[in-house]
Amino acid sequence: MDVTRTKIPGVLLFEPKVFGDHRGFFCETYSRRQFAAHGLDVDFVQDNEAFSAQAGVLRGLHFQAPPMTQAKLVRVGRGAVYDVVVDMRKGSPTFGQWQGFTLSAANFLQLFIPAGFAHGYMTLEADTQFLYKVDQFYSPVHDGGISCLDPDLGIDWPGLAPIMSDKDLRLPRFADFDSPFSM
Ligand SMILES: Cc1cn([C@H]2C[C@H](O)[C@@H](COP(=O)(O)OP(=O)(O)O[C@H]3O[C@@H](C)C(=O)[C@@H](O)[C@H]3O)O2)c(=O)[nH]c1=O
Repeated sequence: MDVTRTKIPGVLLFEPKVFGDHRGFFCETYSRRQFAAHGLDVDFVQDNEAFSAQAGVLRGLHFQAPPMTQAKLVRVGRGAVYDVVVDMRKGSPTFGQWQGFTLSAANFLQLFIPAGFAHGYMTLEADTQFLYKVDQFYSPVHDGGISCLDPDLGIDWPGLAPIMSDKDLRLPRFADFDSPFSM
């Protein structure tokens, strides 16, 4: 498992070792030992799967507020996404900045997103399966978000017509939201 730091401190890109042979392939998709080797002590408690039927499905930007914050380990099982994190941690040198990553079934990349980030993604292909682990249970009352389309954030989404939930269309802009996260 190769691990790369990103421009945002705390966000890590994991590249599992893939063993291909005439049957197909094998890879470890999560290893507590690998996490520990990189100083990560995360107790994942829930696995999630989201299926998007079309390219252009845009989900996010979501987080859970304290005390129910969630770290996430996200990946794609089928298809591809453009995955985006926004640093919501007050006091962080990268507060308010975003970074995007292409995650796909073909490249096997996984993104580790600590608590304190808003997260979202746009599907690049139809029939995309998005898989992720979280270290806190779902809590609807702590469920929060900011708008994917906030012009102040200026996220450079792929040029597909966005298909969004009504909930996500109503999310506030970053500047109108008092972040509950700090470093
Ligand atoms: C996230 C979640 C949703 N649900 C329910 C609530 C709702 O009725 C239904 C769909 O929820 P949503 O519309 O929020 O699903 P979705 O937009 O896919 O939400 C996800 O988006 C990505 C970007 C993330 O980062 C995730 O943390 C999560 O917020 O599923 C759960 O039961 N457990 C969960 O953990």
